[in-house]
Amino acid sequence: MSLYLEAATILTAPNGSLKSRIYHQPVKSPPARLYALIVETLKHQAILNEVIENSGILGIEKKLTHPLALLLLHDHLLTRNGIATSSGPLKNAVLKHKARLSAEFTRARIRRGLGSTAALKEAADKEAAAKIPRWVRVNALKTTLSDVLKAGFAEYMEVAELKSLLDAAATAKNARVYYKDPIVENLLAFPPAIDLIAHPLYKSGALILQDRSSCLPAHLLDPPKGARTIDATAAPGNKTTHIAALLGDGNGGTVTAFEKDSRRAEVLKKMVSRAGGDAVITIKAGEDFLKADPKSEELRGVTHLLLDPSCSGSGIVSREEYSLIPLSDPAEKNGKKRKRSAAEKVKQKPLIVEEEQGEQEESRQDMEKSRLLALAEFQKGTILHAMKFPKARKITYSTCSIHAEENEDVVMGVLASAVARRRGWRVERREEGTLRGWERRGLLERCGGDEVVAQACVRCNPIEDGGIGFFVVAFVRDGDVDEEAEEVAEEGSKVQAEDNTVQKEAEEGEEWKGFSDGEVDTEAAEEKPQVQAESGEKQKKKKKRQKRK
Ligand SMILES: C[S@@+](CC[C@H](N)C(=O)[O-])C[C@H]1O[C@@H](n2cnc3c(N)ncnc32)[C@H](O)[C@@H]1O
Repeated sequence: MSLYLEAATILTAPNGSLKSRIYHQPVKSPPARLYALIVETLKHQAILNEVIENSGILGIEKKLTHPLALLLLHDHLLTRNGIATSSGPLKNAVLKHKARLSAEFTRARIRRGLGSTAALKEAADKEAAAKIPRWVRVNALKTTLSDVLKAGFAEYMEVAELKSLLDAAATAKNARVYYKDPIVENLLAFPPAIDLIAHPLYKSGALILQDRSSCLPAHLLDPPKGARTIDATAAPGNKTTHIAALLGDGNGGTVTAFEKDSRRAEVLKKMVSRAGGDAVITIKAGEDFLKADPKSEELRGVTHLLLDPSCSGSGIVSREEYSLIPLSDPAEKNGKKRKRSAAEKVKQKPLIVEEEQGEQEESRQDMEKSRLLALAEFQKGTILHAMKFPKARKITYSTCSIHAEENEDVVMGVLASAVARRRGWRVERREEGTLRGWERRGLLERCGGDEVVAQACVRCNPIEDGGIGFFVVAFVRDGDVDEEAEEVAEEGSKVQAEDNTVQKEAEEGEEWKGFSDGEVDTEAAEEKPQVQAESGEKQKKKKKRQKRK
């Protein structure tokens, strides 16, 4: 596959950051070449889209798709060496229209008031630098916001709007300005180009480089001082140390941080130590949260859980990445709308059109779909497990995914589950939570039209909302769990499951009425029923249950 075909496939892949799409899967072209080609093309896509639309090249050259045309035109119009193959049908499809393309490109450049291609590149670089601010969380375990501003940024000026910060950065890359986030406490934004890695405050753990959206889960969890909390999927530990900072040191609050991957747990340990969180955070390195016993002596007192499980990462964008912007209708834009054949309309779609690639695309999409569903199952399982903690009052669930399958669909699945309904878990309503001022909310159509659920879900769009794409929601529970009743109920379900196996027909359709809402503990019932004589203990419990009835 040529460099351009491979780049076009990567460009249209729906999931993960560009880096992960290139570096974490086998590619034929040199990865660094692919990365540079895609990043540079996307940086210039606005002007390239104008050239594509105004020249009408997609309507004439059937081999070209929107992403392919972007990539080829980038190299043809903006690089010294031009398209990087000696010949071939794709290159010819562009070179045939050399004069027209060049004229449209010059017109588009002049419309922008830019005298040369060099000036155009400089302007695009400035714009790129100004897209995503550098978010910095001041670590309350080590310092205070006012001390950080005094010690590290005395000559910086506060701006009232995030837009003002980005505007200042677009004018002067290293503008000395900062913005205080109005929602998340201790969160600052600096110009995108600021380099804080060597800053003494970063080295000492006083500053943590953390995207704004990544700060939303701990902020929404809002644990009271002294709370016992769990971070179920913790590494590298941004949210773990954020919870610890909210709890404060010396108030009796704790964070138990699970990290299944031992290698990642090492990173977590370093991060926790540097942030000064050792006294508050207990790390369960290499331990699976799903196997943690909610009723164990150590964990039964946990009231708040933060769940940020593995996801597709489809919301992740890095500072130098952009998404592909679809073309507007070229004919309409020019005011010379003409009738296109059905075949031509298909060709206009910004997807790979060559037959073989079309098939590859389909099977890749199928794989993506099943990967998403498998992830969603795992994510839902994590929440259901968290809901089993007897004293749990609040759970936040978050992903850095923009896919509804991993977000609203998971929330709806959880709310419909037996454990959520039996224990009275519901979403925390928008007006109850600490993120009520955040405007972007869940997708109503994926919440079954339920306004309360959609409004409870918080979404961040990549770049547009100042950082990566993100999703977060909180589940809360009002009442206490009657553990004794629940134990009896669980036991009842198991007994029922056993009875079902032995006397399947006789008991078919019978419901366990041990819960006030008539819910069956399907999870307990799903545990493999053992067909064996009831133990003396079980018989005792069964009698106890019958007496209660
Ligand atoms: C999205 S990352 C968490 C990022 C982290 N919350 C932060 O803000 O720095 C998910 C992490 O969960 C871990 N993980 C996945 N399944 C797990 C499980 N069953 N138990 C514990 N950790 C798990 C993964 O190894 C990964 O490190």
